[in-house]
Amino acid sequence: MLSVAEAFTITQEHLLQLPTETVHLTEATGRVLQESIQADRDFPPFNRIAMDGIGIQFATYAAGQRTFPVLGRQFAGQPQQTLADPTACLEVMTGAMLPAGVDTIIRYEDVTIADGKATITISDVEQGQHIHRQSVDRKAGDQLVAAGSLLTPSAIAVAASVGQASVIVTKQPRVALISTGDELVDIDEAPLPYQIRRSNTYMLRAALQSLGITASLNHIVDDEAILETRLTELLAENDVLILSGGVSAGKADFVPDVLAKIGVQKHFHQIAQRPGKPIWFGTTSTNQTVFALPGNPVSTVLCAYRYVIPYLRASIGLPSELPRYAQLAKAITFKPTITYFLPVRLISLPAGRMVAEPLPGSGSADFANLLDADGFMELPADQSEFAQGEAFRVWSK
Ligand SMILES: Nc1nc2c(c(=O)[nH]1)N[C@H]1C(S)=C(S)[C@@H](COP(=O)(O)OP(=O)(O)OC[C@H]3O[C@@H](n4cnc5c(N)ncnc54)[C@H](O)[C@@H]3O)O[C@H]1N2
Ligand code: MOO
Ligand SMILES: [Mg+2]
Repeated sequence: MLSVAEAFTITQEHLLQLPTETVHLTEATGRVLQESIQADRDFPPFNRIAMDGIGIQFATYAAGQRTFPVLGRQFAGQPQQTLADPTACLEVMTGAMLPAGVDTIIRYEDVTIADGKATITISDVEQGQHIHRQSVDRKAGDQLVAAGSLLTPSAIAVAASVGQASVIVTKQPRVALISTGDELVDIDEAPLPYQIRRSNTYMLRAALQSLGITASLNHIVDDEAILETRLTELLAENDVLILSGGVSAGKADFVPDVLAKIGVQKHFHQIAQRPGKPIWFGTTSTNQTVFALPGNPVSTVLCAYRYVIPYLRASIGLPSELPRYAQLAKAITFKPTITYFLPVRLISLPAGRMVAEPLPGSGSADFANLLDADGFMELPADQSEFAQGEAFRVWSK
């Protein structure tokens, strides 16, 4: 059976090829930029006052003068003024242009102003202080944000400042979430004694929201013909189908056969892991992807964290998340030679260590157990005794 690493590699070898689209900057947060953003002007575009106070000519101060008649005020948003008399000063405001004839700013806190005169009360004035010089940050024409960058709030600020009202970004994939199973009713329905409410597709929808992807919610009963019709329809309208349930050995587990029948090429079915062993993955000749996840809710969560979300992140062009490791807070034994994804609660110790408290729960249907967990620790297949203090990778959303 395929190992976790092999299966992961196969998924990453079949990423979506997504087109680009133009979106307004207010809708672009968290998207991946597909053009380069240049500085249209210098940063800052003029010598900019950095502190509210007075502006003087340093030579006058250096010659010993400490009291300066105030000739006027230079506000932000006004054209540049001129200090006509080098022995006088102008009051200047943060964000204003540096007046001609001024080369040094003294903060209001460091002067007293009375009878139209400002007297400097500090002794360590430096020439050029509190001036944010034109172009020191970036020059006109410089690349500010490279194609392929994530549009963080800071990148949005830079794009706004150069007048980029809209940006070209990777188009989000169209994703359909599909629960399968006759036992499932929707969340606003009262289940009969042999039914349960569906939760997996709601979990998946919530998890995908963190990538800015809004996925549709769908349900299909355990009927081969209906499954075939509905999956064909959903495939025509989506880039990715994520199914839950119907992939194991039961007599109503029709999903793998139906997917093959409608032309989805299988890349794997089953991974040597617990939970989530019966996961199925395939693609179409028209660059669509199908993840069919095992129905047990803990399996669905694990498969989402370990395969589906990294797949979608990479397809959108987001950098993969930095690996996180933690040390087992207590020893664990797991005999089968498959990877065990152990639910854990993470505790960050003052010494800078991250420890993982095992929360095995009562199996892959015990999804209430995940309320207390921060993620899954990946315990390798070739080991069966895991000592307290041993470090392993942890997967979470
Ligand atoms: N003979 C075998 N039986 C099973 C095997 C096996 O290898 N041999 N594998 C087990 C494992 S591991 C898992 S995981 C499950 C996978 O089952 P399916 O993917 O076929 O899913 P279903 O049979 O449809 O349902 C399983 C379980 O999950 C509940 N479920 C399904 N969908 C939802 C949903 N949207 N929300 C909440 N709960 C859901 C469903 O009611 C079942 O209880 O198979 C084992 N069996
Ligand atoms: O894949 Mo199953 O999750 O072990 O119940
Ligand atoms: Mg089943």
